[in-house]
Amino acid sequence: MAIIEINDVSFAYERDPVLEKVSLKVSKGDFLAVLGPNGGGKTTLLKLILGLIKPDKGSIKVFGEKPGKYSKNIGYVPQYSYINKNFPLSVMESVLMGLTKKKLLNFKYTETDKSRALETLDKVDMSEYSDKQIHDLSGGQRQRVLVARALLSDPDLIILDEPTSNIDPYGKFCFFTFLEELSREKTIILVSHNINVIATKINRVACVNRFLYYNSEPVLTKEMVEILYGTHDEHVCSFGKYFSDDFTHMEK
Ligand SMILES: Nc1ncnc2c1ncn2[C@@H]1O[C@H](COP(=O)(O)OP(=O)(O)OP(=O)(O)O)[C@@H](O)[C@H]1O
Repeated sequence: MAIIEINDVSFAYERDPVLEKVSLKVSKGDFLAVLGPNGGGKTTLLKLILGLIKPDKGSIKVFGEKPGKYSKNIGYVPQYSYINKNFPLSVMESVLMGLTKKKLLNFKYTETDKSRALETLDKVDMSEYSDKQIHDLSGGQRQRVLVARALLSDPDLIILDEPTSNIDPYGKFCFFTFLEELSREKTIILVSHNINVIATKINRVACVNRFLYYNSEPVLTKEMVEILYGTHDEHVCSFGKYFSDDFTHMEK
């Protein structure tokens, strides 16, 4: 079953196209890595899928409907840097915010809400931290809490935007192992400019750099490697085109 169907989509914020002729199909059970250089259009693609912006051309269906209609069925995990570390918020409160309809400040969460939140924290191995302040956690632990928040409404699709950008190598390893387990029950889109995610058990890969290149196998195509290492003609870096010879100083 197709969870996301993007057909021939183009989008520009102003005059220059950010995405052009993009087509992508994400099926139930996929664990898709979306890679690409800075400014390549990854976040823009996410915004289109979430229905926050509309394509200039082409069509997008999410769960067979217009993007946004089934947003409750999507768990979105932002980069952890978006958390205000100075704001007093416990782990439990942070997870409860995942009950999308219950975000009003004066809303009282029920005991059922709280026990569901605790169960969800348990899934990410964080239940013993429920009373701790979010700013007292390590980067990897905080990331797990954000995943718990996204999982609380039991969505079918989880979208993670650069989830490990501030996590150390061991924390990354643990987090990716956790995602591999999660991918057995959820459809996952993992957005990153770190090509190391290819080493995890993803089963599809896409590379976005204005155009979208897709591989139904979990390996980078030659075209993707050229884009990710900045040697491709279509590279949208504003400093101009790179040539592989520029990298001759790098250790072989
Ligand atoms: N709201 C906006 N208004 C105008 N231009 C924008 C806006 N948001 C993004 N852009 C531009 O669109 C292009 C793609 O941005 P986008 O954030 O989608 O890239 P990205 O692949 O997610 O990059 P990064 O890896 O750096 O997060 C960039 O050139 C960016 O400057």
